[in-house]
Formats: sequence, C-alpha cells, structure tokens
Amino acid sequence: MELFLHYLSMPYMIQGIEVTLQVTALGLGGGLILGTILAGMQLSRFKLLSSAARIYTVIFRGTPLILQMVFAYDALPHIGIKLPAILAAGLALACNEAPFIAEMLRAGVLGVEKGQILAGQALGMTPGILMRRIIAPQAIRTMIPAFGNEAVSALKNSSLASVIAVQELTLRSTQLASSTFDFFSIFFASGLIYLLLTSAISALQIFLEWLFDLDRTSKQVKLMRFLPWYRAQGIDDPLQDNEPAPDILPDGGVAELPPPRLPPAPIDHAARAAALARNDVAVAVKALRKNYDANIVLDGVDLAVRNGEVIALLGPSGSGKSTLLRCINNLELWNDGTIEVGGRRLGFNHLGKPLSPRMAAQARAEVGVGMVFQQFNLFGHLTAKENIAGPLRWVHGVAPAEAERRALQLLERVGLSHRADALPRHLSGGQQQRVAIARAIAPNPSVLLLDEPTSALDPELVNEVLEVIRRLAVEDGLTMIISTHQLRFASEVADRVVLLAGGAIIEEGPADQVLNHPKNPVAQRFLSAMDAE
Ligand SMILES: Nc1ncnc2c1ncn2[C@@H]1O[C@H](COP(=O)(O)OP(=O)(O)OP(=O)(O)O)[C@@H](O)[C@H]1O
Repeated sequence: MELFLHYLSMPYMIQGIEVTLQVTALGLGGGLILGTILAGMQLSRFKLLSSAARIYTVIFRGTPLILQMVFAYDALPHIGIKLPAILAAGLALACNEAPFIAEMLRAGVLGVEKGQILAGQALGMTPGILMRRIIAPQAIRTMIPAFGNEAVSALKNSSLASVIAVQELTLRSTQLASSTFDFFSIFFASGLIYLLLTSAISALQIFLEWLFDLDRTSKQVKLMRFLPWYRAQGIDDPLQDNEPAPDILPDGGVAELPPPRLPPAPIDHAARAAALARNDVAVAVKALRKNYDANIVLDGVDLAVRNGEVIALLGPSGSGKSTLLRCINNLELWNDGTIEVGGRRLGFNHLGKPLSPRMAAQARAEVGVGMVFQQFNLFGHLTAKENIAGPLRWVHGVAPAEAERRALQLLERVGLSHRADALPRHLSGGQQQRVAIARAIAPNPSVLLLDEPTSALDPELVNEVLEVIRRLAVEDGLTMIISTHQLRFASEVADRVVLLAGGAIIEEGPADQVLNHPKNPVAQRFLSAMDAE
C-alpha cells in the first residue's frame, strides 16, 4: 500500500501526468479547431469543399491513431517539418479527433429544428446571426455529452504517444515497472490516475450539462451570467416559468387573456373595400410558376394585395398555399414570374440578379415581411420576451432597453405579459402562437404572412389566436395574407378570399361572394366539403 501511495505522488509519475494532459489538450484543442473547419466544409454548399472533407474523414477515421503518430513524428521530417515528440503526438491526436468532433458539430447543427431556421430567415437574420444566436447555442447544449465522451477517449488515446517516446504517463509507468519489477503497484497507481483524470472530465461534463440546462431555476442562476445568452434564460423570476398552464375556459378562451372586451363589432366590409381600393399595392405576384421536380405546384398565379387588405388564402391540402407564402417572403426560389413587396423584388438586385443569402436577409428585413408559421417555430432556447427582443436587437439594431420595452408591450398586447420569461416549451400551443405573432409584428412589418396559424392547435386554443389576428386586422390595419382552413374566420375578417387549387387561383373576391356563392365547380366542391367538416 505504501509503495502504491509512493508511486501516486512520485514526481516522475506526476511529470508523466503533465505530459499526458498536454498531449490531450493539444489533441482536443486542435481537434476542435480542425473539426469546426471540417464541419463547415461538410455543411458547405460547395461540392468541392464537402468532398474534400469527406476524403479527410475517410482517411483519418479509417487508419489507426498509432500509425498517424508515427507518421507525424517520423514521416513529416522528410518534407521538412520536424516537430518535437509532444507536438507530433498532439497533432496526430488532433487530426484523428477532428472527424469525430466534426460529426458531433454537424449533428448538433442539423439537430436544430428546420422551422427555427426558417423563422430566423423570415425575421431577416443573416446566416452569421442565425449561426451565432440560434443554431450554435442550441447545438452546443446537445453536443456536451458527446464531447465529454470524446475528451475521455482522447485522454486514453494519448497513451499511444508512448510509441514515439513521448514521456507521458503510460510510458513512464512502463519504464518504472521495468526498472523496479513492481508491476502491480505501478500499473495499479497508473490506472487509478487515469481513472481520476477521466472522472474529472465526467464531472466537468455533468457540470456543463447542468450549467446549460435551461430548465434550472433560482439560486443556481449566478453562474448563468457567464453564458453569452444569459439574458435569454428567463430566470429573473423563476416562479413565472413554473406557473401551471392556465385553465381553459368553457368558451374556448384561456384564463389569462386580457379582460374580455365587448364582443367584436362586425367588420363593415363594404366601407373597408371602398377605403382599400384607394391604397397602393403592397404585394404583387405576377405569373408565378413553381414546381418541385415534376410536381407543378403554382402554375401562373397572379395576385395583388393592397395596403391594409386582409386576404384569406383557401384551398385543398397540397394546393400550394404555404409554397406561395414562402415564395412571397423569398424563403423559396421559384421558376418563373415576379413577386414585388412594397415595389421591391425581394431576393433580387436592381438588375434582376439573385442576391446572396446575406443580402437577401437584409433586404427581407428592410422591406418588412413578417411571417407566422403553422408550427410556431419559436426559438427553443430563448424566453418569450427574448424571442421578440432578440431579433429586434440583432437584425434591426434596436437598443437593448428599447427592444425589451417593445417586447413587453407586444406581449401585453397578446395577453402574455406575465409569461414574458417563460421558455416556449413551458407555453401552451396557443400561447406559443401568440408569442410568434408578437415576434413577427415587432419590427412593424409592411406585410404579415400567416401560414395556417391555427392548424396545429387544439380546437379550444384556436379562438385566442384568431382573436389576436382579428385585432391586428381591425385595429392596426395590417396587410395580411392568411392561409387558413377556418371558413368562419375568413368570412368575418378577410376583405378578400382567394381560393387556390390545381396550381392556380380558381375563385377570388369578397368573402361572402366566394364562400356563399362560388361559381367554379371545384370551389363549390371544396367549400361544401369544408362546410361538412
Ligand atoms: N420542399 C418541398 N419539396 C418537394 N415538394 C414540396 C416541398 N414543399 C411542398 N411540396 C409539395 O408542394 C405541394 C404544395 O405544398 P404546400 O405545402 O404549399 O400546400 P398547402 O396548400 O400549403 O397544403 P396544406 O394545406 O396541407 O398545408 C405539395 O404537393 C407538396 O408535397
């Protein structure tokens, strides 16, 4: 026992531990840098880069680390690169770790919901902002366990550096054992040291998982201040996050909605139509054609929407309503035709050439096209307030205090001020959609596109969202195009109903005319089927 303790504290062994840690740190640090570059190449749109990354991965994942170390130490000098043994071992370990780390990074990035990325783009975020603010924070959290495993394996793999005479722990243990013949005590001590080191890594992993856990509450929050997205955590008042979901009222509303106003007065559509006729065109879609391979989804669609007008877009499932909205916001490329929003061709420069993703994002933010999605697409790591304030700061350069004030004001408007610090997953579907609407209107868009905003909601939550949309139409005079299956809502709120089928607009006009007296036989069949539901 005494000998065992002696070996544990022996300076010769401790120096070995230091070298082991150096090789591991070089391997992990270098692996992280190389892996990040490799992941970027793998995710790149350029085939040459992604192919080069794939070839690198095949080579370094498919050959033993021990050979790579020998290569780095013995073969590189032949081309004039002579590295000290520790550096050669660190380099080989880094090159070997890189493909694994790249895969982790790639999986983390691809694991972020596509809808959130689409929402970020719709809000005018450039690829850089999207990566920094939306993708990376969420990807990092999911990568911590895998990175912990990788760190443990790098530490153990560092022992292979003994093959090129790096004086790390395993080599020193072997040397000591061959000179003292006390194999058992020495290797037992060495094994225990490795175990302590890997346990330290596991403890660090658990700590990081705890630190990045968004569901933590109260006193633990002080450490969170070190996180770049600290403001986003919704921990100022942890009690709010833990509030139970509000009770659903018998009439389908929810308990925390603002005090019920007088029943909304019916909209005077004739008066609105007369006023709207004098307004400029906000959205002009001309001869729009869009196909996915052989599937022609939009086949020469023409649509003009005036400022302040509310359009209800109806049509059978798969008729291209979502595709049309995504094209209007330039989130989708199309094959032919033009789309102008506020007189500008979104996504194209004045010569008609497509803009880069970055420029297109800026144009989208300048023109101001808000979008609300069927699946809400709130940013999962940000609180309700930050979902609204964040894009205002990052995309529109609004000062933090002003962005927060606007976010709180809008949350109050949609009846959710007391849930400002709640994470999306702590909100009901209806609440999430109301936050999503507040987020979309925060930058004062000129047009709001709503893609089946109530389809993913339970029936009792539909009304709360429709009420918010109705207020935007009546009180704010916001130009809106709403893809919906809610016929009653369309007839109440829409100035015009547009019915899409077979890639074309088959019927359009005032809601009463289209919904109650359709002329087109396909429209008649569709509407009577909808009525029957
Ligand atoms: N990314 C895509 N790749 C290939 N086909 C697609 C893609 N997106 C949509 N489609 C196809 O385009 C057609 C129109 O889809 P879209 O989602 O626009 O219809 P929709 O009217 O919004 O339907 P729903 O009411 O069910 O949401 C469908 O046939 C669909 O399968």
